[in-house]
Amino acid sequence: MSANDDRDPLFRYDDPVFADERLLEITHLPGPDRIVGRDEQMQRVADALNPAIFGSEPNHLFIFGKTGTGKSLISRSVTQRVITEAEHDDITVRYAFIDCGEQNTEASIVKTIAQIVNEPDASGVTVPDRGLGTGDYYKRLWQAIDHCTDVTIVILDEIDMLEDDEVLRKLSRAGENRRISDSSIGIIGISNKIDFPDHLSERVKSSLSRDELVFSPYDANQLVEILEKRRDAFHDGVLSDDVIPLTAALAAQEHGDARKAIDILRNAGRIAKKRNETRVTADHVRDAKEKTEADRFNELIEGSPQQAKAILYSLTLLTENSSEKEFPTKIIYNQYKEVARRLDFDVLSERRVQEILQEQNFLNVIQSEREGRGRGRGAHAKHRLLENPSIVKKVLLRDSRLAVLEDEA
Ligand SMILES: Nc1ncnc2c1ncn2[C@@H]1O[C@H](COP(=O)(O)OP(=O)(O)OP(=O)(O)O)[C@@H](O)[C@H]1O
Repeated sequence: MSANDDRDPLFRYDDPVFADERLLEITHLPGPDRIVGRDEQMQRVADALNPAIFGSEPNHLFIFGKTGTGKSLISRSVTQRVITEAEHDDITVRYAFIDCGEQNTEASIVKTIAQIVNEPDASGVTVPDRGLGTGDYYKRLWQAIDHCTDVTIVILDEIDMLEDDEVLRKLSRAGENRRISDSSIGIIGISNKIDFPDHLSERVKSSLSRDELVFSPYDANQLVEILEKRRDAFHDGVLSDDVIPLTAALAAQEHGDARKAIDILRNAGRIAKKRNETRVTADHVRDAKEKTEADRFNELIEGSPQQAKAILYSLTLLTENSSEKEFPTKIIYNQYKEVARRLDFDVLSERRVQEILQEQNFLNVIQSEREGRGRGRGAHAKHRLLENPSIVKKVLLRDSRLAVLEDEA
């Protein structure tokens, strides 16, 4: 009798495809031996953080680069190594990783850092989820930092999404202004907008001295190497020979994006598994690419109101039916009026449609440019979709209110 005979036959207990799927999770932090082609950047981050090993203040650092170029990975990996190294000398380094896309107000950022760093027994304070004003959260943060750490490293991912950059000034000046006395703070800001520092307020610009570092996209060979080092996520012999090169080539098409490469590989495995197949093939990879792009786009527009989806749908129709890629607000508005009527939606004003287009620009769903030069605002902007229209359409039609458009089409 096998060990599984007494298990409930309703469930599966073996996984014929994956040996360890967690290796392909985006939040998984791979060991240094699995990191490819980033030695120079790792050294630069290590140089900035080096003083922390001795309990001194690290240099602040801004990292720029397109999505999936390893900015978060290298920041977290080097910070982890700093923590381990500092422990040898009984120095306590802690780090808080904040996604400013999700938490963009000063109060929520300060609260989250305090909650991560704080140990109530050591600091004598608690950090409640709600009920305190920003000033009180700062006070508790300073207490937590002083009593629980020697150095706190704050990693602010998507730093360009910050509602107000005052938090940068306060964190970077905390020692100088004697908010904290026994401890120090280092900031790593991550962004895919290289012009982000130009948008900082003058107060922050002058107070936050920092190093800057740019991560370039990977080439297809580097992506192959990154994926090869995660091959053990699958059982031996499951991946056909062409799977990794094809995945890398597809992910390198726009820019060499390791996040996309890993997502496609994982989705290919999941698709094979769902179809009860024990080998992952090129066909699975092609289907996985489409699924990955649709999921990503879905993430971007998930919280958008249905009116915004109707506007995007209008831009998609225009893109599909024309050799042009960019359309002025006015043309999109005319198309939108027709779509809104078909959907039985109230028709918004042109001004409101323009505002929604601007918001979608901010979410990186579309790109808006003024006629002439520069990022676009106002009535004279032109807008274009940043994703393949067939994928956008598919995702938009997942919304039950918009699905009727498919039947009509
Ligand atoms: N050099 C590398 N070696 C191994 N894996 C990598 C490398 N660069 C990135 N990855 C993997 O690719 C995925 C995306 O990386 P990461 O999140 O660091 O990118 P990012 O530049 O911060 O992107 P985003 O701007 O979208 O947050 C992660 O799973 C990460 O482990």
